[in-house]
Amino acid sequence: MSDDVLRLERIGKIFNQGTPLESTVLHDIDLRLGRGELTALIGPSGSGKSTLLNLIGLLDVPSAGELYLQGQPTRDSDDATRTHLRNQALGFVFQFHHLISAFSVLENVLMPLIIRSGRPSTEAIDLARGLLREVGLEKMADKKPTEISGGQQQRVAIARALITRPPLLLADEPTGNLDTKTAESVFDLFRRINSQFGCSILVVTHDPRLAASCPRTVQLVDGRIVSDETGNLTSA
Ligand SMILES: Nc1ncnc2c1ncn2[C@@H]1O[C@H](COP(=O)(O)OP(=O)(O)OP(=O)(O)O)[C@@H](O)[C@H]1O
Repeated sequence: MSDDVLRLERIGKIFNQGTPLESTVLHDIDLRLGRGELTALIGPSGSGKSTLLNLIGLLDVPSAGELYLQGQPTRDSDDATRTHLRNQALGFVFQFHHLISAFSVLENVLMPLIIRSGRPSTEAIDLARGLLREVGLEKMADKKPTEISGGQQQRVAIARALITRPPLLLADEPTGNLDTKTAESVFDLFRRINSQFGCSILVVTHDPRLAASCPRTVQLVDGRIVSDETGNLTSA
């Protein structure tokens, strides 16, 4: 049994199949992500990055190929199985982090556990506080999202994504609306989380500098992987 957290085999995605608007957006994608890997996914606008991330996040179904999450094939699984796998194996961080403004920072971090099992346990609250400490926001626990900066909000979203201890964290343009310095600090946080928690992270970014700071970079062009490089750490 392999130690890959994710394995894609000849994944294809066709939108509007069988209609005059049919378009093939992903072709024969083969990709493996090992446990604890930090990988940047880059490529021009329209190259298929979000489409691929949606498939990996089990938010959409491939038109061809098979996608294994934690060794489990997913293509033909039913909705309940996909939801269970998604909740158990994946964490999500998006550019727009959708924090709930009526709730405190701490409550937002706890939200995935509240949705899963209702009122959070003392252990869950301790875990959330610990994660807020990790992302440098221990003192902000009782504030509302509107009372903290954009970079801090993104850190809350990262803590929220980690509360279920997912083996794979998916991030789609998580620094897209942040200034350069804040974006770098969010990437620093990904690197630290990656080494500390050992979760695999796949992050879509348009920023080549940020991508170059990841140990592995996969590049998509026109729906195909055109390069997959490891060990490309720069001192930038
Ligand atoms: N639901 C859909 N129906 C039809 N075409 C789609 C759909 N979603 C995406 N596409 C098309 O698929 C292609 C890839 O889009 P995608 O959003 O995956 O690219 P991207 O690399 O994430 O781009 P960006 O960097 O601009 O976000 C585009 O041509 C897009 O128009």
